[in-house]
Amino acid sequence: MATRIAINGAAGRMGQRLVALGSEDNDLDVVACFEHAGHTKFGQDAGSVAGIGELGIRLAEETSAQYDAIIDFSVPAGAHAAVERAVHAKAALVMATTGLEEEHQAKIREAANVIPVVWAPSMSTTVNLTMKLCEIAAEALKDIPGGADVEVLERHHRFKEDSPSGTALRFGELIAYKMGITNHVHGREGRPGARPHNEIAYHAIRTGDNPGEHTIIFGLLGETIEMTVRASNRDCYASGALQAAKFAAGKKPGLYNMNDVLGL
Ligand SMILES: NC(=O)c1ccc[n+]([C@@H]2O[C@H](COP(=O)([O-])OP(=O)(O)OC[C@H]3O[C@@H](n4cnc5c(N)ncnc54)[C@H](O)[C@@H]3O)[C@@H](O)[C@H]2O)c1
Ligand SMILES: O=C(O)C1=N[C@H](C(=O)O)CCC1
Repeated sequence: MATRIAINGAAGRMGQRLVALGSEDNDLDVVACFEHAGHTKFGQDAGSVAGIGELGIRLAEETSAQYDAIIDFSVPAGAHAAVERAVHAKAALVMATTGLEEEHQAKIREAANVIPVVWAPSMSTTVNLTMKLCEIAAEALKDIPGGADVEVLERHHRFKEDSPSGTALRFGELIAYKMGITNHVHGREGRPGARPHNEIAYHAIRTGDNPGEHTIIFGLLGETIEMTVRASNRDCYASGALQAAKFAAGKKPGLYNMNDVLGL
């Protein structure tokens, strides 16, 4: 039986790709497309907005349809609404929205006590694999003589509202844990002096229509490792989220990540 999914933020850049790819997946049934009532296309057919032709589902705030999972690619306020919708519907939640305040994050963790939640700043297979590779590098370099300087560069489209990316922050969190680093720095200016060892720095580039690119640098004396992972469109995230919805539907309550979904 197909997994019935609701999409929260369905008219957005990601939401439109979820509508398109979800509609062509025989193992999925898109049954609800939620949007903010103030969106210029609110009330329109979600399929038409996504450019795939009429789906027979309108962009709305409510639905009478039953769904097994709700996928959220919206904004912090929308994520809050998605958590409430998922708990009320006793549906699985796939949380992809980034830039969440601590109160929103706490609400997601609380919801995971009663519903299955897949929560990841990137649903991309290659990004999550690169995170694993960076953890291996961090473990290997944590005590290297002369030290390893870790810098995280991220590059996204001009419309992105949060900075740095949730993915960059997650890369830093994973690496810092492995290397015992406690100081996280965002950009540099003035005369900060020589770079201390106990530091990970983040640099956010916002330019054009870049769908997402991360470079993690391990800088040693005399040699450097750089790992770059880049998306050429948004479908890597959408397909990962749809896979997460299939994984989570029917699971026992708990907090899952993309390593669970991808078997990494
Ligand atoms: N985890 C991942 O793999 C991944 C990948 C891409 C983007 N993202 C994140 O997803 C989020 C959305 O990215 P985007 O580029 O699609 O943004 P977007 O601005 O194009 O889309 C967000 C949509 O959410 C809608 N929205 C706002 N409030 C809402 C509410 N209360 N209920 C329902 N919908 C509401 C907006 O109207 C808009 O259509 C961002 O936080 C981004 O960082 C995550
Ligand atoms: O387009 C965006 O916004 C993206 N945000 C994610 C993040 O903040 O980590 C990564 C994928 C693209």
